[in-house]
Amino acid sequence: MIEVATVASLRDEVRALRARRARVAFVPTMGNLHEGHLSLVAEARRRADAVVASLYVNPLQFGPNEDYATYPRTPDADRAALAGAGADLLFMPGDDVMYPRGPEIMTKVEVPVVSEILCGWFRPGHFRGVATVVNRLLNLVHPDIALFGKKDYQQLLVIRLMVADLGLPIEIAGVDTVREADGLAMSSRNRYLTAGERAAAPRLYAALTALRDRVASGAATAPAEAEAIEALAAAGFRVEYVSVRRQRDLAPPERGDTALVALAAAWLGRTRLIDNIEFSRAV
Ligand SMILES: Nc1ncnc2c1ncn2[C@@H]1O[C@H](COP(=O)(O)OP(=O)(O)OP(=O)(O)O)[C@@H](O)[C@H]1O
Ligand SMILES: CC(C)(CO)[C@@H](O)C(=O)[O-]
Ligand code: BAL
Repeated sequence: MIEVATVASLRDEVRALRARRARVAFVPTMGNLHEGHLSLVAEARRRADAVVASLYVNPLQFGPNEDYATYPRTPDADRAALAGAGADLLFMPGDDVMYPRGPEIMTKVEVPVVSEILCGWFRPGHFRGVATVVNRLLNLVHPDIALFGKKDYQQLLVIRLMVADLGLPIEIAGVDTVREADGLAMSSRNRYLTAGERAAAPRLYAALTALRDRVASGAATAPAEAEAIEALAAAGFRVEYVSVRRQRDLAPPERGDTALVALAAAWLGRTRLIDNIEFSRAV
């Protein structure tokens, strides 16, 4: 695996990959890699001839009181994991390369409406930061396909809409969430959990599973959501939201909408967990 840190060397190496092989896939990450990230690389290998990964903790997507300073940074282990998973090229830019004019005054990408609901409501500016950095990364790498995890379901939708709105000639692929044996979605932030919190954490997935089962079998969404919130509060979570939405735009479902997703965000101590389950209900 080749590693680069500048735009010029990235462009040279992507050009070299393209000269040898046809299709280039891209997997952006913030590092501290786990099996979820590596499943994106494995899927990228299946869907393209060469895989570019990036590792950059993007300051623009963190709020002022969030964990930017303490976000786990493990570049040596990440390098080894990416090479082992078969990535061909790793882009590890510094802030001066990603935001040469400074993050505050660089051009921003805003995807209205979908960025303002659910996680966006609780993390103002978060999806502007994500869209801005992903747009720049896509423009620097120029992949044929870019892969994102469905664990960050709203992020995947924001990116799909951005790519469509800006007319970027890039396929966006969503990859299923990789879970621990007890159901907890893998996340770099799981390492913040204490032993007691780690034992309670799978209740988030369990609450979403129960919510899915109720709504799939015909229950109204509001009382089923309220029941999930109660169950999570009783297990020690501070719930931000639990909501059933439609998959295509994350709006509340109307009669006749069948492709749904149950999403949740909740805190256990100082750790914010998110998760979701796609499902369908009969009309
Ligand atoms: N459990 C998972 N299964 C599949 N994809 C995942 C999983 N966790 C993260 N990803 C995906 O990996 C990519 C990089 O995510 P990121 O580096 O933020 O990791 P993370 O573990 O989600 O970290 P965080 O704790 O910040 O949410 C994103 O596309 C994300 O959706
Ligand atoms: C897509 C991403 C790498 C942009 O910083 C980040 O939001 C993430 O890791 O999900
Ligand atoms: N996985 C999304 C990155 C974030 O929470 O900032």
